[in-house]
Amino acid sequence: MTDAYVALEGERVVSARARAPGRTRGELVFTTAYTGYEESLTDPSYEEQVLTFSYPLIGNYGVRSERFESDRVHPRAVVARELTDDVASWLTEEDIPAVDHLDTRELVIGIREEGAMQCGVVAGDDVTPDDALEELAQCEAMSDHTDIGAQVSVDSPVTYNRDGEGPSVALIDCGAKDSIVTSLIDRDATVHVLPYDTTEATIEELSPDLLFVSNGPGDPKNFDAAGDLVETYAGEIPLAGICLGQQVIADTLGGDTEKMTFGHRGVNQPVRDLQTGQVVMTTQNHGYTVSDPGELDVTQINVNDDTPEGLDSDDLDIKTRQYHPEANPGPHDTLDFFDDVLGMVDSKPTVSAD
Ligand SMILES: NC(=O)CC[C@H](N)C(=O)O
Repeated sequence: MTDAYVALEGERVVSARARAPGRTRGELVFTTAYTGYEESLTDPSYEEQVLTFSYPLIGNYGVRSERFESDRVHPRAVVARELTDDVASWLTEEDIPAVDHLDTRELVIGIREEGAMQCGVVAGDDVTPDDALEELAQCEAMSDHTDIGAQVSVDSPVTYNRDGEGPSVALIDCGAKDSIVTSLIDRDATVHVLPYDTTEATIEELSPDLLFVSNGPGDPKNFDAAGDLVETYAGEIPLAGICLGQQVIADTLGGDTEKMTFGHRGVNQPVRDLQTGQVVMTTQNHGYTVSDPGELDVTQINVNDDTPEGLDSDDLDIKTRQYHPEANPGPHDTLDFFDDVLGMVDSKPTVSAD
């Protein structure tokens, strides 16, 4: 058995068992999701973070690539009470350090009380507590990853379902999960997945029916190019956003965002629709929240802490969600969001060709 150490802010070091070797650092966060570890670990929103699972056993139904949400693992390291051999081998192949056999209850309570924090993780034959502290010393604050979009976005445009009968969607890829693309294709939309720093020239050329800002990692204030598109096209083209997308749209249209203490990460976050009173269970993964909705109306809130979960503007044709309506992992209660956003296009009067 090889050694592992996790160094936390305040120079505290916790010992663990190495399950995949390496040395790294990142923002320590936790998810309460008890299933869907393949989807979570391949969600680009976790870039530059170290993901702790509060559920004690991770990997009990194997690892299958058809459940992946992107082509690689995004957290910089993985922490759990017990990781199966399947997950440990996968993370070893992916070069992602992983550790287990530590008290994840204590770790999670610490994050809840003190907030998401910087950490260093080392795992392998010859690592020491000092190595973990050295990694911690080099850890940057999340907001200092100013070009994090470049790490997760496509390099050039990719079009799916070009001959689709449905609306054409320009999806600004700030680190989009594959299920967002699939949910749109399933509704026969043509989806143009565009780099996070796409400019107006590309949008003019494509002339899409809907502009959609995806989920993504880090601080929404570091996604200026997406904000510029929102500013230009709000009121001109219907707009949709998921998670980071909601944050960028609110930030741009007179609102603001702020960092939460430990965020929402899990698959049973209750959300209430303010008009119908209905509560749905949602999948979430975010550390920032909209603190001021600006020109948008708050239409849904989190039942646990009242933070905005849905923002809409009927005048500007905008619908955004802080949670992940595409699920994967998690409940399918909110898939109708995709019908609703494509419906914003259908409700527009169409100009007849003859
Ligand atoms: N899933 C996401 O899009 C996350 C958005 C943002 N990075 C946050 O942590 O709040």
